[in-house]
Amino acid sequence: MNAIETRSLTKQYGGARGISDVNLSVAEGEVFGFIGPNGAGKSTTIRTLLGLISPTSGSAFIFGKSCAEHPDTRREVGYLPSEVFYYDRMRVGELLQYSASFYKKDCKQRIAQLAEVMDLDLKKRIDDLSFGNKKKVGIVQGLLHEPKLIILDEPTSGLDPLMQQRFFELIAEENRKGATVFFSSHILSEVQRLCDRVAFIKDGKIIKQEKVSILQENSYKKFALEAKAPIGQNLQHLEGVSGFTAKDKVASFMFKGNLNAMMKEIAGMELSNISITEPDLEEIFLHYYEKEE
Ligand SMILES: Nc1ncnc2c1ncn2[C@@H]1O[C@H](COP(=O)(O)OP(=O)(O)OP(=O)(O)O)[C@@H](O)[C@H]1O
Repeated sequence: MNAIETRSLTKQYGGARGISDVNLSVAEGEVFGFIGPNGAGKSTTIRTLLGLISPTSGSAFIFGKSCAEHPDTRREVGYLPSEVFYYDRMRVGELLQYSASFYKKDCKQRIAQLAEVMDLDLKKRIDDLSFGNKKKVGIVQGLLHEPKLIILDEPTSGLDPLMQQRFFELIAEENRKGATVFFSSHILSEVQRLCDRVAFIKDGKIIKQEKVSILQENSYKKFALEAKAPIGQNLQHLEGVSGFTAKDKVASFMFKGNLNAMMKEIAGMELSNISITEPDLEEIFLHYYEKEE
């Protein structure tokens, strides 16, 4: 059974596009990245999964149950929204106990553990907390009931690098214990670090789904050349070359295709330097987006 499945999921806000025909399936135990620029439709997809909004058409399932028909499935889900709002007068501990009461489970020990890992003072009033500390409250709130599915919407904004690291370790540990993770972000490096698979969304549509390892291995290599004489445009016309830029004796481009053909071409040049590197997800992502423009 998949932890998440959407079939032709579509949401229109009045006449305006939210998401269109989104098909996703996330296996139990997977860490799945959901990547797209602002306004692409990430939050809309998540809010539909949580049953917070109804789709215009199509359907969404969590652990095989329809999100629209079984709102109680929410109990299996830990959700960290991109922005958190609280009743400011409450103390952190009180708020978290109040959240825990929703799950009819004793979460005291778990709250204490999570607060320690995230370095969060349970005695403080919410309105005395910084943005980053409020975010930590959201993290503890999302994880306190040991959910089987963790849905994260831009989870690290506002956290300093040390806290981001702790947060990633926490999520990786939950995943090792069996939780499925759905991780929405526009920061590619963090998705690359944590996720098994990734879906790219643009203008409300999924444009690509791929294993992170395959994206990195089977995809484009990044070439940077420095020659002893000015580099012409010949390489640009080879099959598989994209993003070619050449200025005097220096050239760079992305390449996907027959590496031997490329090396033969380069062998004819008098080089002073060469580097062939794996592009990071950011570059791969930009490439997909360029192609779709
Ligand atoms: N309540 C709403 N009413 C009208 N349009 C909306 C509403 N919520 C979202 N939209 C529109 O739906 C589209 C998708 O927005 P959504 O918030 O899902 O994107 P996102 O990928 O989460 O972006 P961000 O990273 O900025 O949060 C956008 O064009 C947005 O303007």
